[in-house]
Parts: sequence; C-alpha cells; structure tokens
Amino acid sequence: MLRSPQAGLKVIAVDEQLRVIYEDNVHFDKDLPEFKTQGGVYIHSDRLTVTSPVLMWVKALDMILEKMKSSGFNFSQVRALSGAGQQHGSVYWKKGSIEILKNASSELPLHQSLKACFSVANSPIWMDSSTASQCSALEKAVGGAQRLASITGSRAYERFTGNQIAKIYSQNPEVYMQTERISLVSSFAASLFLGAYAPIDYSDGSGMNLLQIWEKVWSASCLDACAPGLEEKLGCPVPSHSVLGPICPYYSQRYGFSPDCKVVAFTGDNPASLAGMRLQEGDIAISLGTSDTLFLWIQEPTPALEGHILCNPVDSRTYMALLCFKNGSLMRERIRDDCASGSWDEFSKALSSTAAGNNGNLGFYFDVMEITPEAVGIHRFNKDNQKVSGFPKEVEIRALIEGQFMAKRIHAEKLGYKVMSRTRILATGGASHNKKILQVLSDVFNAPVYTIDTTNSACLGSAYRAIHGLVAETNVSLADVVKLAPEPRLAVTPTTGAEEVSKLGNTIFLLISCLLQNVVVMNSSSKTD
Ligand SMILES: Nc1ncnc2c1ncn2[C@@H]1O[C@H](COP(=O)(O)OP(=O)(O)O)[C@@H](O)[C@H]1O
Ligand SMILES: O=C(CO)[C@@H](O)[C@H](O)COP(=O)(O)O
Repeated sequence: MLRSPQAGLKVIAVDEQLRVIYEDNVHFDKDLPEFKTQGGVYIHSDRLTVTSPVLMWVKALDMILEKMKSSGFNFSQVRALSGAGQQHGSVYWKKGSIEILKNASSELPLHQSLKACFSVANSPIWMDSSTASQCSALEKAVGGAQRLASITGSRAYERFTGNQIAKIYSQNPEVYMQTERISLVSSFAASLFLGAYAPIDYSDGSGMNLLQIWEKVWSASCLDACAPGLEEKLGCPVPSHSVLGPICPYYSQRYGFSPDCKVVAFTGDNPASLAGMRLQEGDIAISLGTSDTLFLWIQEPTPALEGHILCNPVDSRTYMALLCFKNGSLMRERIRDDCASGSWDEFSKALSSTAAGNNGNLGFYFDVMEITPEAVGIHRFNKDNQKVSGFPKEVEIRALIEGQFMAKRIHAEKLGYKVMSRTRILATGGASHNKKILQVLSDVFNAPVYTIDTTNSACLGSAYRAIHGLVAETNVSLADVVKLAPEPRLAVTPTTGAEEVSKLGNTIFLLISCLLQNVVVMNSSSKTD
C-alpha cells in the first residue's frame, strides 16, 4: 500500500472489496523543506550525479503514518502491507545498524533513531548518469553489452544499481567497507516495516545489472566486476510475492497495527504499476509520471541492447519488458511554462487547436540526455524535413506530445510489440489526468486508451500485491485476487483519420530519430577520442 516515488511518498489502503478507503501523500519539497530538495532530489554540479537524502525518505514515512493516525485510520485492521520504490536507487546501511533498526524506540519517530545508520547520506537514484566508466568496465568484464543483456536483462545502464555500487566502491572504498547491507529503495522501505533487512525481490532486483533473470540468482561475474564481498551485502533475492514476516513491534506500539500484519516483499514502482493496472497479455501500459515508462507482460523475452527485461512481479515464470524515457513530465512542464504560461489548461487548449500530425511539424525534446534513444537537445523539423529553430507555441506543444508518443510506439515496436485490433493502452501517472494528452496518445497508437480510477497505479498495485502475498503460496494468481476490482475505464478512442497521419509521421520520425541518434553518438565519441 505504500509507494515512494521520486517526488513524494504516497499511501493507499483498500478494503476486502478492493475499494480504496484511504489515500494520502507527503510531498518532499513542500512538506519537508528542511532537506532543500527540488523534485525530491539533488542535482549535483556535474549535472550527472543525482541523489536524494535517505533520512528524508524515513521522515516522510513518519509523517505519513502520523497523518493517518490523526485522521483516525484504524491500523489494527490492516492484514498485510506492501510497497514500491523508484527503481535502481540504493541505500547503504552502516555496520551495526541492524541492531538500531531492530530496537528502535516506539517513543520516537523513526528518523530520530536511524540518524546515524547510513554510510552514504545521499542515495544515488535513477536519474543519476555519472557511472559511464563503471558501465564500460562491467560490460567488458562479462564479454560485452549483449552478453550482459542476455544474463541480466539489460546492457549496462548508468542508473542501474550495480554500476552505482561500483562507483561508490571505487571512489570511497572505506565507505563501502563500512557498509553492512545495501538495499534498493523498495527493500529499504520494507526493512523499515520489518525491523530487519528485507531481501530484494526478483523484479526490482532485475534493475541492477546483477541478477541472472533466468535463474534468479546473483551473477558471480557481475558481482565481482562491481565490488568485492557484494553478495553478502545484498542478501538473497526472493520471489516478489514473498511474505517477509510480521510487522515489527514498533508499529504495533506506536500506531496500533496488529502484530499479525504481514509485510509482503516490496518491489519497483513500474513492476507495482503492472500489478495495479491488472495488465493482460496484449495490453501496453504507459506511465506518465516523473519519467515516462512503457511496459508489457511478456512470456519469452529476448533481451536486446535497447530496453529492459525484468522478472514479472506477479508471476515468477514470466517477464515484463520496460522502456524508460527520462524526458517525461519535467520536459512537458518546461514547455508548458515556456508556451502555455505554466497552465495545463492552456497547454490542453493548444492541443485542441492543432490537428493530428501537426501539419508535418515534428520535434525531439530532450532537456537531459535521453535513455531511449541516447540523444540530447531540442530538434525541430518542418514538413519538408528541414531543421528549424522554433515553432509557434501551439505547434511546439503538439510537436512535443506527438514526438514523445511516436518515440514510445517506435521503440515498443522495435521490442517486437505489434499494435493489434484488441490492443488496449492503459495509461497512468500524473499526466494521465489530462484527456487532451491521452487523445494524442490514442491517435499515435491508433488504439483506445483506458485509465484506472486512481492515477496512482503503483500504490494501488502494492495494495493488490499485499493481498496476493497472503495467498500466493497456494497458487492463487493475482488476476484471481483482483477480479472484484474496478475495471480500467475507457478514456478516449482514436480520432477518425488520425492513423494515416500518424503512420506517415512515425516513418519520418523514425528516420530522423536514427539520424539524430547517430549524430549524437558520433559527436560524443569524437569528444572522447
Ligand atoms: N493536468 C496535467 N497535465 C499534464 N501533466 C500533469 C497534469 N497533472 C500533473 N501532471 C504531471 O504529473 C507529474 C507527476 O506524476 P506522478 O505520477 O505523480 O509522479 P511520480 O512518477 O513521481 O509518482 C508532474 O510532474 C506533472 O508534470
Ligand atoms: O528508472 C526508471 C525505470 O527504469 C524510473 O521509471 C524509476 O523507476 C522512477 O520513476 P518515477 O516514478 O519517479 O517516474
């Protein structure tokens, strides 16, 4: 029921009929200003290193539980809890912290007891891209990028945890040596509820460049390439539906939780969204949160140099494919501020006043180095495919949104996904509130778009996973557990005629995208030569 994304901490509680009975959040920048984060993070002066203060996450948990308590929430009725964290980020527990965690006094908020527990105060998070040299070394150590992808589901990515750990070890070996346990953001949050170090689940563990996704064990060659003695610091990975144990006494004493309340393994935010959206095979899920992600349920994946294959969080025999785009909401917000006076309403009006296909005007908008494709900068092309330096405001807004969705379609198709007549697009995340944005999504994919009641699918998915955890050992599927839950709702259908326009746009977009990527890659390699 808990989720710790980048910008804040969110909570949802559901009853036995799977109705949402409580929903709340803590916003890091606004509610915890003493940490001075922007969007929940610190972007360091090199513009590559991105971290979040780990104690801010603990304080946010204290705060949200206090809010629930003051609203009269009945904690004693909670039978199970689970949660999700932004993927790839890591937390470093100092030697001896396990005792402090186990024995935290229920008289104190948790952040006070855990003040001295972290050997790295600012945790590296998914936005970090400062580990290029560690990525090259890891790929080299295992026999190349494709070999690493075949073992772990992904070639080396800078934000993936193994590379982040390798950086900490190489820059600060003494800090690494002082660390007794390394958690992901998800297993860290689970540890706070367990009062013990929680294991990493298979699904979030697949975002580390360390797990053999087929055998579901740590890869000795990847571990050795990153840092010595790493296996011991990570603990054994477990199936995502595992019950980790009962909630620790701290929560019964301070908030009135039942001592029988079970803690089910926490997982990554995207895997939890897959559960919350009740994804079926053939569907495509698009999360429009801080980052944009696209994911699919997949039976027999073939890991490639683009995209990620993760263990499926709700079915250990299958997988999920994931594509992540860094220039998501923050990019849309920047263009909203520049072209629509900071108003989503005005932004939406611009989408209504321009035609699908944008009269041939196309744009690529990457304020920060994109993950897929690896490109940066703002690149605009008119209907004659000539590069132009600017667009009128409304054209700019449509070029941004069409470009973002064309990139998603093209890259999903490269992973082998085919839009079929039964394809449903399930949209979630903050920007899925915006119907005009969803209309463009529907037109570009030529498929209907559905949403669920809450845009907070990762949090809802965590609640579903908590219930599923109670029965998963008896072979009951998540689909069975959530069959009473409200079905996704049809939000928009494709505009007649939009398909032809978007097909043409897609082809041109693909051509320019390939050229652009090559130019960027060539430029960056000539820089390092
Ligand atoms: N009406 C809207 N139109 C477009 N984007 C929106 C709208 N409302 C919120 N957003 C975007 O949603 C983002 C937050 O999404 P959310 O899913 O809550 O983030 P997270 O991934 O951190 O959980 C904000 O950055 C904001 O840009
Ligand atoms: O890096 C990825 C996925 O690979 C991101 O999707 C993170 O999991 C964080 O997501 P937000 O919820 O903050 O957008």
